[in-house]
Amino acid sequence: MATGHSVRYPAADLSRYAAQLFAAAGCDGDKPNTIAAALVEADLLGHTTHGLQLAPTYLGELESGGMTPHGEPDVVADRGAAVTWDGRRLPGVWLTARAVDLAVDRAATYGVVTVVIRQSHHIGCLAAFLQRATDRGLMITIASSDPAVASVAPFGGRKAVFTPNPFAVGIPTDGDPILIDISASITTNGMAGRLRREGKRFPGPWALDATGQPTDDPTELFADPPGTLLPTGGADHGHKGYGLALMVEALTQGLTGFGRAEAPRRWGASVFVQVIDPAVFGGADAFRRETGWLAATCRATPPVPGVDAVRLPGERGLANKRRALAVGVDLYPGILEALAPFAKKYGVQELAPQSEG
Ligand SMILES: NC(=O)c1ccc[n+]([C@@H]2O[C@H](COP(=O)([O-])OP(=O)(O)OC[C@H]3O[C@@H](n4cnc5c(N)ncnc54)[C@H](O)[C@@H]3O)[C@@H](O)[C@H]2O)c1
Ligand SMILES: O=C(O)C[C@H](O)C(=O)O
Repeated sequence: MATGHSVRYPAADLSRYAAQLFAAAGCDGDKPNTIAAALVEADLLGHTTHGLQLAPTYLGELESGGMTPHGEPDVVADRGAAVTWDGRRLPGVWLTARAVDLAVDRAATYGVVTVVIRQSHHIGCLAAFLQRATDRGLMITIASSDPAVASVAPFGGRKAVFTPNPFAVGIPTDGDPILIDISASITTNGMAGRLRREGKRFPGPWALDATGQPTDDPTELFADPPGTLLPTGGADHGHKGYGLALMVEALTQGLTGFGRAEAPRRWGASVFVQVIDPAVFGGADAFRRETGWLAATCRATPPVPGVDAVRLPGERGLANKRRALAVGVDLYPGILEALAPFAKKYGVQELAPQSEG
């Protein structure tokens, strides 16, 4: 959605500022830099609900004890190609970056490496981690769900069981990677909350009210009793999103084996990361040839009326990132204002805008 404003900030300044805040909030080691870089990466890719917008909430979680600031995940099991961590409610963005890097390192040995994390905290924008693998010619899948907090009902129902249950897939090609990053629900809690705050409506009937009637009103999700977000496919074809939500649940809650009975009734995540080296299957060059053909063929498809050109997932995000790295990040309104009280409290100097116009 358009931001309608024009103050830009250098990505490096945003990262430095956010890292200072996370360090001041008690995060140790490389956590402040890693968290800040991943949040800014989300803004660079245009996923503005899951970039620095989350920083004030994460800082609040650190202050309240909902997020653990220091230490390492506990290793529950390590079989080389299959790893299970207990994240101890450490920052999910940091845990996921670590898990991806571990899987990427081990992919040379095992070909396919899977890391699952129980008791992670929220992992932000899934696309932000994909290029850590695709830049090395590796395919990657990430999925996440929350064991405790739900907003999406199974198709045909009107009581929430799932979170939006996102999954992201990074696919290297002979050019830019394909970066798929979608939820099993029609939109996210983050977007619903933003539209509600701004007094806006969904573009269509994306939710059900508590009686099960389709609605475009995001406030229904926050009513008592609450409505639900529809699965991907909406009121008519939500069986598709419902199926995807079940798949994500199995990969995250199922594989981590952390039952909902044990899960604290707090915001958090169970996470699935899998890295595949195409070299151990049909070959790295053959893989890139196939995926490159696919990307070029999709792009060359004649567009329907009203569409300029067929895009690949991630294409607009990567273009946005290149532009933002050159001219600065067009930060969504209100984010720096929400960070200012933390900066004041921690004695961190606030950020000045680079340019206006
Ligand atoms: N951490 C969490 O628990 C959580 C949960 C849900 C979502 N999220 C994040 O929220 C963000 C938004 O999620 P969403 O489900 O609303 O995604 P979305 O509906 O905004 O879809 C984004 C994806 O669709 C692609 N896309 C969009 N329009 C396209 C087009 N015309 N042609 C081809 N591809 C197109 C984008 O490249 C991207 O891959 C994501 O970054 C996601 O990771 C996080
Ligand atoms: O809200 C959540 O915990 C999940 C996700 O970030 C979302 O915006 O739906």
